[in-house]
Amino acid sequence: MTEFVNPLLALDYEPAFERLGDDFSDRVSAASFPQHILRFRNDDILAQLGLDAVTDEHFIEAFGKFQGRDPLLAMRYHGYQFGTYNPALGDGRGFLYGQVRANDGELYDFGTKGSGTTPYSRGGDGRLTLKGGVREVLAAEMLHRLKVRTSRCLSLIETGEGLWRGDEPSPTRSSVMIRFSRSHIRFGTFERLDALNRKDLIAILLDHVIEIYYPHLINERDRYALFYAELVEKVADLVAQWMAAGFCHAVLNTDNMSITGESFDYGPYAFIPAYQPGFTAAYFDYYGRYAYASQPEICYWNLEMLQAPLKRVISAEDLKSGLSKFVDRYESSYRQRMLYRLGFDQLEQSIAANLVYRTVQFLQASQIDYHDFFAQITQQFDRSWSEDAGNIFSQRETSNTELATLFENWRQSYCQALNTLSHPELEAVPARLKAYNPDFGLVRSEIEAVWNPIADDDNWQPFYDLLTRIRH
Ligand SMILES: Nc1ncnc2c1ncn2[C@@H]1O[C@H](COP(=O)(O)OP(=O)(O)OP(=O)(O)O)[C@@H](O)[C@H]1O
Ligand SMILES: [Mg+2]
Repeated sequence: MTEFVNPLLALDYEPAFERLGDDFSDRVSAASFPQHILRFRNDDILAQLGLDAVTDEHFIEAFGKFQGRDPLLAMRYHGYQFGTYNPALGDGRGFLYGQVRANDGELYDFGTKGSGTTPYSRGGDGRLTLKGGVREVLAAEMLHRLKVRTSRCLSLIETGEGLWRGDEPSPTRSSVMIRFSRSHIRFGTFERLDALNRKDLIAILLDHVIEIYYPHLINERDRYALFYAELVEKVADLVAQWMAAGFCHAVLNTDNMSITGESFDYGPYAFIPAYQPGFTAAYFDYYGRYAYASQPEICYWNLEMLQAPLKRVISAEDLKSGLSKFVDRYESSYRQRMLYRLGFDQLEQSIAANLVYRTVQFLQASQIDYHDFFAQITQQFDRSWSEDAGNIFSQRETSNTELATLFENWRQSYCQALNTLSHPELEAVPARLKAYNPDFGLVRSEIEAVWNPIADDDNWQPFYDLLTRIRH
């Protein structure tokens, strides 16, 4: 057995997905790059893996030069992209690097992005732009800060190539990323097996998913149906988390939906500047299919499409009943998330519904900065707000009477809600506000403001400062 001195290579990798065999992936090799500069390492994740004393050189050896790991598996999948079925997908610029158990006892994937071509590259270069990598690092860290269930980046290494892209001034710099995620098994992994008419493989994959990610269901007679019902709930929770976070994923194709209900793949995403239901993030989303407020219905549709492969092993009735829980689950989950952002844990149902309704109504009508609204509540909150609505943002003035009315309605509701809290509950509000509300939003201008110094002067300080601000 090889003895590794690199702690990243010495981890106890478990061949869980590999054990499924050749029907699910292809062995590939990584590209060799002209340069390796570590731009980001996630020490938070090292701690979750029980690792310390990992040097930058260890990162480069493992996650830039890809020394000492085998096999590297390009995962096979299909998917619905913008509503159209595409069988020509699969890991075209990434692979499953390995799977490891973290301190919480759960199995996680190390997946790559930008690591070279595979049989699924379709003429693409298999690469990730540095800007794309920087954007994914930031999105994941911010979503994590907002308590959204998300993958995170473990490392980002600049690789010294010039890439040609239609949406970036080219040639543009290249990078390779390692993603730390619960699983890279996608809805599209099942869809591919359906297209191939392989009921046997659907059952094998489902058993695997349940064994690893839904182990509490293993001994249930109707575990397949229970898995789907639980996935529906997880996806409803996830989309509620995005909506409350003001996040627009932008490419909710079924190949970007994880069977664990975790959020991942941050390409052309954007955080909304203000509450706009029709806000779209991807310039190529001409019809607004993946607009901010369409995300719940799109996730519902994606779950519905997943019924096609699952129908081979789960009754139509069970699938229908599983999906029927989506809307109620989404609504209660969204309300709960908004309550957290407003500083509450629990409120009487009608008071909660009214407060969330008036909050959204005011945010939409005023078009004030969505993220700053919550940051301001966090910064200015005072216990006297529960005594008199007039104390809430008492400095705010507006000449627009309609807006003044909506603001007045909102603060009356907020005051009323605060009023229902016991003394200790009220004392807990500031800490909860702090926990759920970062002091700024990761809107496009913030990202460009850290990207420009990198592009112009190779100055990474603003990027590192932004990461510190996100974690604050
Ligand atoms: N530069 C590229 N070269 C080769 N294939 C690519 C490239 N960019 C995207 N693809 C492939 O196009 C499809 C859709 O890409 P998408 O951007 O959703 O995924 P991705 O970002 O590459 O990976 P992930 O979903 O793991 O984040 C995938 O099959 C992906 O592998
Ligand atoms: Mg993708």
